[in-house]
Amino acid sequence: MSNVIQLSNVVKKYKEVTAVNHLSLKIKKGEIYGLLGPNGAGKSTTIFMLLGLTEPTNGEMFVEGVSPTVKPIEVKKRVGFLPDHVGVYEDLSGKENLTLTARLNGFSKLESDYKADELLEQVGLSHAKEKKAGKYSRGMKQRLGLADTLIKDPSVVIMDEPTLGIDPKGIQEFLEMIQRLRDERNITVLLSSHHLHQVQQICDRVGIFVHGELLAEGDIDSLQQQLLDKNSYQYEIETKESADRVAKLLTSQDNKIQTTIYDGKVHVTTKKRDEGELSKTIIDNGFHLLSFRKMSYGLDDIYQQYFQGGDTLGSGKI
Ligand SMILES: Nc1ncnc2c1ncn2[C@@H]1O[C@H](COP(=O)(O)OP(=O)(O)OP(=O)(O)O)[C@@H](O)[C@H]1O
Repeated sequence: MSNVIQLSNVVKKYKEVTAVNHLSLKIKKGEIYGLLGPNGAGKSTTIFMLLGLTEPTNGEMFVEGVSPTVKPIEVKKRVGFLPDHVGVYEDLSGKENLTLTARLNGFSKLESDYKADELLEQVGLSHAKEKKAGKYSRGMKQRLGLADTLIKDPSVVIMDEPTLGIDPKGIQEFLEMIQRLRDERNITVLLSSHHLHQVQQICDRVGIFVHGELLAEGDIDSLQQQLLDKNSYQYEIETKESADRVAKLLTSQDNKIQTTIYDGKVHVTTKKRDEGELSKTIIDNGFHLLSFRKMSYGLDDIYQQYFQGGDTLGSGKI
């Protein structure tokens, strides 16, 4: 698969603030890529550079082989952009909003009418197409906004926090729609968000972006592996006796072992893979082992680790 979006060593400085720091990124055709980061991480700045709205201080970037810095108009023809709050003409109906955009993009009256109906159907707004957009809910407005960006048949859609302010049901519908549109149209999607659960749900790959730097990247499994490589092996141990006593025993045997107590169980972080040795120590010291499990993690744990700089992963899934 070819890279539709490519950034090499991109730096963006605003006077003394480095908003993006040596960012390199490759996004393949048909991928949904999530740029996950807290406020101020540099997500919007990255998106604005990709749209040709601001220039990088250093480095280069391409969208379908075209540099937004050199040919911003060319890039705008291929890329649809959905901001966190879409501006719609409140006094026009959903359909009138779309036909207007289509007409402005050079489509005939007949084509505009057809396109508007087709897209309203695809984003699930056919039932409300004659209703004034001002009366739409936040979720409906975002869906209308997405239909609007699709009028020019972009090959890439960039979304900046597209679900802000939408209710949970609306978010779910919106995310499913993004996935469906990608499947149907094979578009490439770059989605920025600080909502890890949303990102986890629909993105093929996730980049964890903090202070302008990409700290880790991959699908959920490989992100998890990167963390575990760093933190070694983690186990959850439950005994009939108090977790505290087991924790004390294990750390007295090996001072490199770290333990935390969570929900009455001991979570052990160790540099070596040694299920056998650990359980033997516990049993040999007279404890009754009820369960012994290797832990694995979801994106929420990974996010906590990177964003909050936690030393241990306290709430790993098993
Ligand atoms: N025009 C600007 N002038 C000066 N500093 C800016 C400008 N735009 C952004 N910044 C700074 O660059 C950094 C990255 O901001 P950016 O808006 O890209 O982050 P973000 O991840 O999109 O966060 P948010 O979700 O809050 O928008 C921040 O420290 C911000 O204050």
